[in-house]
Amino acid sequence: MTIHKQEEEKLLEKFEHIADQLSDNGYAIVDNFLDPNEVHSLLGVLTHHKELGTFKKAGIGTSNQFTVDKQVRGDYIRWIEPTETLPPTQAFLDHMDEIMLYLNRTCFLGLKDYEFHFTLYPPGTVYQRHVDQFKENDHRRLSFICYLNENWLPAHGGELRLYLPQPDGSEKQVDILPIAGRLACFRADLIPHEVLAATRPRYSLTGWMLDQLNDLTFL
Ligand SMILES: O=C(O)CCC(=O)C(=O)O
Ligand SMILES: [Fe+2]
Repeated sequence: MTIHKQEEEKLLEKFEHIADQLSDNGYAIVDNFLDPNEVHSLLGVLTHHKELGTFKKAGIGTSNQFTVDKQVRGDYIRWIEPTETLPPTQAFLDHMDEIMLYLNRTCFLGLKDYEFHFTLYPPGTVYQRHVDQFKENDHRRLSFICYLNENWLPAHGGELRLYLPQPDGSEKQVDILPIAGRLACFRADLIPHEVLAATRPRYSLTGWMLDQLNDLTFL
């Protein structure tokens, strides 16, 4: 088998894993979703945006109900403009295109577009328990978070905590460390979650697969 073919098969395995886990459990975790080189170059882009001062304090809600509350959400974000991406960001978006097509073929989710931002949580900041789908705009179907934290240890904290609804009405907690290359993906309408405080700055790419074209979501 050629190296190219082997890589394609590995990618397909990852996609299958995401589709199976999503339909069985409503969430999927994939380690080494990004390889160390991809993580490193995306971190370079993140640092570049940070140095240009284009990260903004994240708010809560859609544009017409936008509030900034440090207690609820302490992260800073930089939205990706698909028309002006640097090569590592474009490679990442190409990956997302492939996953979107795959999930539409296998899970019939009717995904049409996505939106992503670079994210930075300063040490000690959190994002309190929430669901990602907005009440007044329900086009976010799946949440995707790719972590960019090299040499992250359990002692650094910063877990993503999912609250999984159980058939008996209770909730099961799952804690996910934000280690480099890991992808966390879950149903944006169903799964409450929170980000716990970390002792180090916590970096990621965060985004959503939408069932409508992004520039139409103001409708
Ligand atoms: O960074 C994470 O682990 C989750 C982020 C999140 O919940 C969000 O941005 O809506
Ligand atoms: Fe969230």
